[in-house]
Amino acid sequence: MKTTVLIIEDSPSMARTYDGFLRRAGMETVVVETCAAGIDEIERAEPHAVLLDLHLPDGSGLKLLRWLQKEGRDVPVIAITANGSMGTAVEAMREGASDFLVKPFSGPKMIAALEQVWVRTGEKPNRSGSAPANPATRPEAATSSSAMLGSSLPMKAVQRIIEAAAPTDASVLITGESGTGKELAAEAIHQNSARSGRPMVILNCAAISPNMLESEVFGHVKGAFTGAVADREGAAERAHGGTLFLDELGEMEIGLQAKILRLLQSGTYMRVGESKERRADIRIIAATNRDPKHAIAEGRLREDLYFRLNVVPVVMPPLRERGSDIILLAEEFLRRFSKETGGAHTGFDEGARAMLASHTWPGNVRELLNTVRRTMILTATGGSLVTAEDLSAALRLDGVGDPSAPFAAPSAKEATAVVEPLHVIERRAIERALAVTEGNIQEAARLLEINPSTIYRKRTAWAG
Ligand SMILES: Nc1ncnc2c1ncn2[C@@H]1O[C@H](COP(=O)(O)OP(=O)(O)OP(=O)(O)O)[C@@H](O)[C@H]1O
Repeated sequence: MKTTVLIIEDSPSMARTYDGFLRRAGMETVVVETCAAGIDEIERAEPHAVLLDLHLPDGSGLKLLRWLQKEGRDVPVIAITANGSMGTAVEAMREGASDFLVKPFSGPKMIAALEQVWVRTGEKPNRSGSAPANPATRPEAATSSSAMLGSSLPMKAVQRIIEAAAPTDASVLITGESGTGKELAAEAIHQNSARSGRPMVILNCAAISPNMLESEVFGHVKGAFTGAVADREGAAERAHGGTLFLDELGEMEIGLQAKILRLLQSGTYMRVGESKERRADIRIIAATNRDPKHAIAEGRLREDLYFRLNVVPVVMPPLRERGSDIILLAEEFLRRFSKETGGAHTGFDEGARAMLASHTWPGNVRELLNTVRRTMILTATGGSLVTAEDLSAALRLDGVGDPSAPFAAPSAKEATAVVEPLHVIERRAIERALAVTEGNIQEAARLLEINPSTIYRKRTAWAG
């Protein structure tokens, strides 16, 4: 049986183009124009993959993705989105798409994306007359986001977005809780861009006093303010040809935000105390751990700057939503720090694994990294396998100013803080099982020892 790809695309000329790419690569195709017809064909033709345009006459392609999830069908879907609608692509990845392509794209890129999802899903459909995928066009070929570990569905989505956005010069806004890896994501974008030969200059807006921030960004001239004893270049100048990463953008004062907007729009700026206009060729990546919409509503973030930066939104998922990545990261950190602690530890025992998986990690990857490191230091002379007890001792030490506190009984306030309503625990357990099984409802239900229909029912209730 030949490989069959279902194309759901309402533009006849685009559909013909995709059809040509796939047939020349030796695949069978079925072409339909609407979501509804797509659902019929998935049931009838059982395709090996679906190419799904997200803008369809009978609604968004997201509808079809939700249907697939609801039915527990695991046919890989590659979402197709128009240039500039990266937000929709991100949403499609969250709704279960395996990958996405941004129009316009080449035939080899489309074939490479398909090959890639088949490699990931372990399916190798039989295909006659197909040219092997060109490795140079494969998504991984360009990536150095390997430093950003993770193979859970939400992290794969982030990695794909980074890979797609990196080679463009588009501004990127990275949001996510503290410690989720926003800076690491910015580095991955810079390293995968044509600007990687030039520096990425990092400015943490929260760490610099508001009255010095402008001079740090744009530089100053001698005498501009008390203490300005000589001309000084700013981050914008140092980042020329490269990337400027504005961390904690939400902390930047609103007046300075207007100047950043001008830099983005016209590539120009002025040093503090100077009226000469200077030019800088920089890409701006910004990050914030605040919700930008709230910050706008509260008047702390300029809406026009938000829209100008948010060309590519990257949302870093909290660690608690990354399923099996928690263990993967913990093991990597164990290897990383084993030299420092004399190589005494070889892994985590069963209890420690269960604990790593069930902790909610409010400090995200940073907290996990610190916990593993601290555990290794505290137990350097202990057994080779880290135990749950070792971990909990290190966790209790986390962020507690008074070293005697870890061993004190929890206060009434602390005790209620760790008790959660049952429905919250239930939802987290289901979401974690779905993350671990990469959205496979049957498998998640098996692990949870419940009926798959319970998961469907709960998810419908949450969506409503
Ligand atoms: N996916 C990952 N793989 C490996 N290491 C990671 C990953 N994500 C984060 N880290 C590590 O966790 C630590 C925190 O990451 P990072 O500083 O990028 O987070 P952040 O979101 O920018 O934090 P903050 O909001 O506090 O600035 C760093 O040491 C980073 O190297």
